[in-house]
Amino acid sequence: MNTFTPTETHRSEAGSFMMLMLVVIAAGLGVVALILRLFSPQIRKYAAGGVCRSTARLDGKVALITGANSGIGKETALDLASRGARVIMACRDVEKGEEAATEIRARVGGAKVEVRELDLADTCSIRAFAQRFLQEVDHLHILVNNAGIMMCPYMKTVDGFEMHIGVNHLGHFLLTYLLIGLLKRSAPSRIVVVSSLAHNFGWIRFHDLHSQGSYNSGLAYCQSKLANVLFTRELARRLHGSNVTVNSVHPGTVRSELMRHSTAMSLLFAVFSMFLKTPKEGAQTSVYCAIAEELQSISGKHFSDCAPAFVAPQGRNEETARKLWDATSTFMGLFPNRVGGALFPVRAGPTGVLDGELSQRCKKRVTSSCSSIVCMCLQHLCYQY
Ligand SMILES: NC(=O)C1=CN([C@@H]2O[C@H](COP(=O)(O)OP(=O)(O)OC[C@H]3O[C@@H](n4cnc5c(N)ncnc54)[C@H](OP(=O)(O)O)[C@@H]3O)[C@@H](O)[C@H]2O)C=CC1
Ligand SMILES: CC1=C(/C=C/C(C)=C/C=C/C(C)=C/C=O)C(C)(C)CCC1
Repeated sequence: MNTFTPTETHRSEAGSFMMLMLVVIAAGLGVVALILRLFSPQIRKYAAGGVCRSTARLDGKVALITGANSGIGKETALDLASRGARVIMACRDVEKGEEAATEIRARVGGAKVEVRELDLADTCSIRAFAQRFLQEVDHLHILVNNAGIMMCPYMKTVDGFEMHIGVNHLGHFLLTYLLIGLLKRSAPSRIVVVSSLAHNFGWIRFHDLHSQGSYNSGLAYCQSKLANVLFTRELARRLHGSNVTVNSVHPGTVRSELMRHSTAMSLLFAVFSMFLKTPKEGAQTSVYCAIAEELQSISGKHFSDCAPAFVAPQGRNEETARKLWDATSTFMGLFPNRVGGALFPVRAGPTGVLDGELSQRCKKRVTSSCSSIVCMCLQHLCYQY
């Protein structure tokens, strides 16, 4: 005689079904793990992406890399140093920079690497860096605008700019502006701008570039990376005929400290780490754009995996590029020479360092507290729109 009640029968059926499901899931995971293990060399090879095959030596050449104390920047520094270049590692944290330099010296015998302080979130730091650089370094053949910040909570730079656009775009714009004279005097020379595939998802919010109206950390990052692409194209146009080239790069999806501000992204990257590039693999396209012989006269293009890459329509719009250039110049206190069409706005002194009003303000801030550049920028914004 069956002693089970109908409810008990249902419960035992449900229990068996759950057990079966668990076994199926466990078996499925086991199969996936086995496949991943079996094909791990192929997966790793695919994930690694393009490799820079150039054997070019860089003896006697000078390279400057921002954010060179970690990730892609550190590996770029190591690669260029191993080719004989004198590499200046521009880092906001000198201690971290020195640790990275020590590691590079240990890995590359006779590496000529030096660390200098540069905080791209502070225009005064950028000016101080450039001033010293121009006094102490005679040539600059390779500038890699690599430093970047991603998905941080709403933060402002010292000058009051939103952090993503401030560091990733505005800071690098000012640095490039201050060093462009030296790059031209050292020609042939190259500028590499580390952008991202993320530029595809960005658009330039001219009405609220600093996300004061609304803030989304992902979109702010995408906007700044689109700004990198637009800056590259506009600078290439302005540098035409100077023998200084500029190209932008998507390094790939790379295991680095970039995700430090996003727990979700950090977890995703940890779980899928096998599919990501190592920083060394991520540095390949930057190195390629910095040295490849076949790119000698290529400028204004975008690269990924050491090959030309797709640029989103909003990254190809010349009008947006010019408008962004003008807005950036205004934020930096550099007034666009619309008539003459000069490479950069006309306010540079003989060394290329600003000798006008803004640098005076910076000097003041070193001793006291600087009056905000933002007030001036807002004035110009009101004037412009
Ligand atoms: N990792 C990836 O998957 C991708 C990265 N990229 C781009 O590659 C570049 C390098 O990133 P990655 O190596 O991955 O990330 P990391 O976080 O490892 O490196 C970023 C570097 O930028 C520096 N940095 C940040 N803020 C400033 C600042 N205010 N002044 C000076 N330096 C600063 C960091 O210094 P500190 O250590 O002191 O914070 C660090 O050295 C970035 O531009 C990023 O947008 C693009 C696409 C994908
Ligand atoms: C969906 C998905 C992934 C996520 C990719 C992401 C989220 C890439 C982000 C790139 C960034 C942030 C570029 C920076 O500029 C992995 C981890 C590859 C594993 C496979 C599935």
